[in-house]
Amino acid sequence: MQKPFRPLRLGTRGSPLALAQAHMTIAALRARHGWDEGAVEIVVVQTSGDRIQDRALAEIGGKALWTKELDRALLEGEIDFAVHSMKDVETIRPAEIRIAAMLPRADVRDRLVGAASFDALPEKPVVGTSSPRRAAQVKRLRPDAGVVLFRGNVATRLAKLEKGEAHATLLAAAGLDRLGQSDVGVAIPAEVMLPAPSQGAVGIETLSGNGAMLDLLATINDADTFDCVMAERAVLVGLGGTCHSPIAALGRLEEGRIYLRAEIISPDGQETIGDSLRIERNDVATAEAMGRGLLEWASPALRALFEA
Ligand SMILES: NCc1[nH]cc(CCC(=O)O)c1CC(=O)O
Repeated sequence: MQKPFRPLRLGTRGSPLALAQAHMTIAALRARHGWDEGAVEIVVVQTSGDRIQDRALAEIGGKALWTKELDRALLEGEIDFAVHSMKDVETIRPAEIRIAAMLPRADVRDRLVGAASFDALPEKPVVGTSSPRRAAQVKRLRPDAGVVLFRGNVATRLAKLEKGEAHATLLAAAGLDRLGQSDVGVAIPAEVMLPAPSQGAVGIETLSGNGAMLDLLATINDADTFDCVMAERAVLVGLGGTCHSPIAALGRLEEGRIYLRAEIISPDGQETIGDSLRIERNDVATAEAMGRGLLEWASPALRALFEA
C-alpha cells in the first residue's frame, strides 16, 4: 500500500494508556508498511469522560462519554481514524462510523491490587472500583466487602489505593501491562472473575464511507481478536445494548470456533446467571440470543436492571 502523501491523523484520548495504545497502532502500521516516523500524527481529543472524574460513568451518561468527541472529530474530518479501548466503545455505533480493525488482544484478566488474593483481604474489606461488574463479582466472592467509587486513570486509582482509600482495587491486566506496570497486582483467573466484554482489546474506527482507510486498517486487523470481541459485544446487544449493569463476557478461539462465556450478576453478588457455548466465528445472531437468554433466566429484580 502506498505511503500517504500527508501524515495520517490518528485521534485518541490523552490519557497515558490511550497514548500507549495509539503508539502501538502506529507501530503496527509502520511495521506492516515500512513507513517512516512521520507517516502518522497523533491528535489528542479531550473527552467528557476525561473531564468528569468525581462521578461513576454509569451515572453521567456511560461509555458514550469516551467516544462522543472522537466521533465528532471523525465526522468533521479532523482525524482519519480513532483508537479506543474496545471496552470503552458503545455497543451500538452510529451508522457513519465503523470498527475497522483490532490489534492482537492482550491479557484479558483483571488484576487484584493491594492484596495477594480475595481471601487474604481483612474482614469487611473496602474495595475501590467504579465498575458495576467488578463490584458485583467482588461481593460474590466476599459478601462482607464494601465498595467505594474509584475513577480516574490507572495512575490516579493506584494513588488512591496508596493513600489508603481502599484495601484493594481491580484493574485490567492489559492496561497495567501497556503502561509498563506488569509487576502490579495478581491476575485473577477468568473462571473466578469473568472479564468485561472487549477487555484487553484495542480497536480502530474510521468512517464507514472511507473505503481507502477501511482497506488500510484491515491490513493490521487481528481477525481472531476481532471475531471474539464482536461475539462478546453481540451478547451486550442481546442484553439491551447500552446498559450499565454488571455484565461479563469472554470469547476465546478453540479449534476454529469461539468458546463464548457470559454472565450477569446482581449488584449484591447473590445472583449470577451464566451461560457458555461454542459458536461459529461470525455467528453474531447466536451470541445475541445468548444475551437474551440470560435475561430469561434472571429473577425479575435482576432483569429489571436491564430494562431501565
Ligand atoms: N474503563 C477504563 C478502561 N478501559 C480500558 C481499560 C484497560 C485496557 C483494556 O481493557 O483494554 C481500562 C482500565 C481498567 O479497566 O483497568
